Amino acid sequence: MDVVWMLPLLLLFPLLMWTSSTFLFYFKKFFYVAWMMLLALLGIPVCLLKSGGRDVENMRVIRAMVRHVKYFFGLRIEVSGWEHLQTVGPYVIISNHQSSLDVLGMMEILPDRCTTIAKKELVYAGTVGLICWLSGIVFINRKKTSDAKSVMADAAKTMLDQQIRLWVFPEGTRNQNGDLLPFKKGAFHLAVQAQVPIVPVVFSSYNSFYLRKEKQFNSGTIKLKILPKIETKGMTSEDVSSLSDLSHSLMRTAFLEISDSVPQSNGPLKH
Ligand SMILES: CCCCCCCC/C=C\CCCCCCCC(=O)SCCNC(=O)CCNC(=O)[C@H](O)C(C)(C)COP(=O)(O)OP(=O)(O)OC[C@H]1O[C@@H](n2cnc3c(N)ncnc32)[C@H](O)[C@@H]1OP(=O)(O)O
Ligand SMILES: CCCCCCCC/C=C\CCCCCCCC(=O)OC[C@@H](O)COP(=O)(O)O
Repeated sequence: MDVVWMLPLLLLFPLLMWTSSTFLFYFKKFFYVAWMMLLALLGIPVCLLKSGGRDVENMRVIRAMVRHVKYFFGLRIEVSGWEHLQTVGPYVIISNHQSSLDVLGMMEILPDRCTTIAKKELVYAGTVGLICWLSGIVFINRKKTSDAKSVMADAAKTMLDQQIRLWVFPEGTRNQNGDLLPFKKGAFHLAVQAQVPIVPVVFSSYNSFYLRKEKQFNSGTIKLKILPKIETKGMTSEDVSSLSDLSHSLMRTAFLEISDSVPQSNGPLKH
């Protein structure tokens, strides 16, 4: 073929490759949301038949229905530290939060009678919002700290009365900057008020397979590391800051240890 014709083709090829991986990124994300919406639609009547309304036991339905979703995206989930979840009674799980994909890892390890704290906007997410409500998810308004605090104080009582475990994302928002954000205090006040242990859980960085800015969503491995519980018996609100600092440093160490330390899009990992 004429060299003159080769040139535009050579230029077109990377463009096509780029658009196809960008296309795949959006397609996979769209599929993820659509599939979860559909699963929730199917799960809602199951929840209603099983428990007739809002009940933490409905989390079992979500857990069972979400487990296969990882296979669509070629994601492997490797869990370590299972033994640290074998604690009797209520506790607070804290974990880092990178993306809505965290739900896949959560559902791999979610203990019985465990629900989560989420931003109130999630309740409006159609069928997903409804099944979250049915599963006892505690919704907070992050813009009104005083409201959020009183909802969480109620949650501390409910945890003890109904033997419920709560999963909180102490970063308070999604974050994929290759490190952990500073922690908000709510999770630690909650554990101290209820005098229950904290079980830290760390998700490895998704930057090896999922890059939001670069529009990359490939297959990959998520490592989930469950850390030993931290007791809070005898602690008071005075101890909350040091408890938060201790949890942050333990989790940050684990995060850097289990994440591939390839240079990240938002700057290199700080060791
Ligand atoms: C069939 C299948 C279908 C499939 C369907 C799939 C379904 C999926 C199912 C299930 C998975 C669900 C997954 C959901 C994921 C959602 C994740 C999210 O939404 S993450 C965002 C929301 N979560 C948080 O924000 C929590 C963490 N945040 C906190 O705990 C904050 O602390 C908060 C909101 C309570 C307050 O935030 P501040 O921004 O005001 O910051 P601060 O510094 O923490 O607090 C200010 C002062 O108030 C005190 N304070 C905080 N909490 C307190 C408390 N409870 N009592 C007393 N003082 C408290 C603090 O000590 C601080 O005071 P001093 O600076 O220390 O003097
Ligand atoms: C305004 C509507 C809320 C958005 C919901 C979009 C539709 C979700 C439908 C299917 C996705 C599957 C389950 C997702 C559940 C997890 C939701 C989530 O991860 O919320 C993000 C929130 O943690 C942090 O939000 P910001 O980063 O502070 O913003």
